[in-house]
Amino acid sequence: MINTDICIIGAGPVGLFAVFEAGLLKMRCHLIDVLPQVGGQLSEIYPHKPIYDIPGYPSITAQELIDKQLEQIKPFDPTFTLGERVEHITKQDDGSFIVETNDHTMVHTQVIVIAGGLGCFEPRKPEIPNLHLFEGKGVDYMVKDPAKYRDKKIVIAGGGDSALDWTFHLADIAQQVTLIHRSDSFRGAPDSAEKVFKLAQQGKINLLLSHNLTNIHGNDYLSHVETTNKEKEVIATDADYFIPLYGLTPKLGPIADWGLNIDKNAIEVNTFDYSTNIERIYAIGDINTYPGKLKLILCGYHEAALMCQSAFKFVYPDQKLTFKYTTVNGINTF
Ligand SMILES: Cc1cc2nc3c(=O)[nH]c(=O)nc-3n(C[C@H](O)[C@H](O)[C@H](O)COP(=O)(O)OP(=O)(O)OC[C@H]3O[C@@H](n4cnc5c(N)ncnc54)[C@H](O)[C@@H]3O)c2cc1C
Repeated sequence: MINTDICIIGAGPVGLFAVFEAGLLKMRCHLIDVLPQVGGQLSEIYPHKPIYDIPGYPSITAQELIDKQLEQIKPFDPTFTLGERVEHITKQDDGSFIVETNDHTMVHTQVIVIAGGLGCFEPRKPEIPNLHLFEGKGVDYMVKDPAKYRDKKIVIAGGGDSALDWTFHLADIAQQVTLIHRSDSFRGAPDSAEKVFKLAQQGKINLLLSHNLTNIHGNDYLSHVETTNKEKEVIATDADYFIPLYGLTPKLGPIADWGLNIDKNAIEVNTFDYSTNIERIYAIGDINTYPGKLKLILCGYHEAALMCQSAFKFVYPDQKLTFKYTTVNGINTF
């Protein structure tokens, strides 16, 4: 069991900044994110897009901002559980909570902060008949640990940045990589597409363009992926793993069932401290709603600061909180 003062659900920019604000008040944080990396929408949807409305940065790319935030919270030594979705929370007699993920990681925490943004990003799945039979038996919807694919036969499907980037990356690790795409051009960055075409010309990957995915087969475990080409010929490609990378759709997910007041897929909070209708549970960033709410990174940062001032009383019930500037006291770590 992991023990912490604040369990933050969602490691997007707002969850990460909450670690900083909590750290200043000597509250420890554990973050959980269903994605295999931190950064929320910024790292997952638009890592290379410049952002112009962060004070102090006339322009910064989304991934650079996340990297800077990680640097900023390093002194506070936060801990992370990545690639797992928070499913359940259970209130204890003393008011604290046990937070549990789909992989049964358990976190005991005094306060829960939901910084879940648009909710869980769920993978878009291809519509083929046998897919569900091989989930966890050769079918993966995201690449959590590339080492898993060492010396294996991999089939990737998709035409966006994820499919291109992982094809490129896994080509060096796997025994064989096949990329299947229904069109003959890619949606992803031209530079990545060019790299993939080059790998195919060099015979380092197998590129099946204008191929439709029709089914997957195996006995207990996946053995091959079936496609048809323009001429309607059926082609079977050997596969230890099939990774369809068709993008992600946001869903509020399990959070919707915890008894929180929800309005149009967002959690209602009061604007005094961003607390929810359940004591010791706060919601900050894109996932909350209140009159005048703006879904901006900047606004989430402000919410994180006020939330921490309020959460302090649950972590240190016997102490009086005195407000201090970082410039006066420096950043004292634990
Ligand atoms: C294309 C685009 C451009 C944008 N440009 C700007 C801009 O220029 N300036 C600006 O201020 N804003 C911009 N935004 C908005 C900005 O990205 C959001 O306001 C910001 O990401 C909100 O941060 P967050 O931390 O609240 O949520 P998110 O970034 O959405 O992160 C939430 C995290 O919570 C995780 N999560 C959710 N539920 C669970 C669960 N049950 N278990 C585990 N993990 C969970 C998710 O996986 C996700 O990683 C843009 C948005 C988009 C889509």
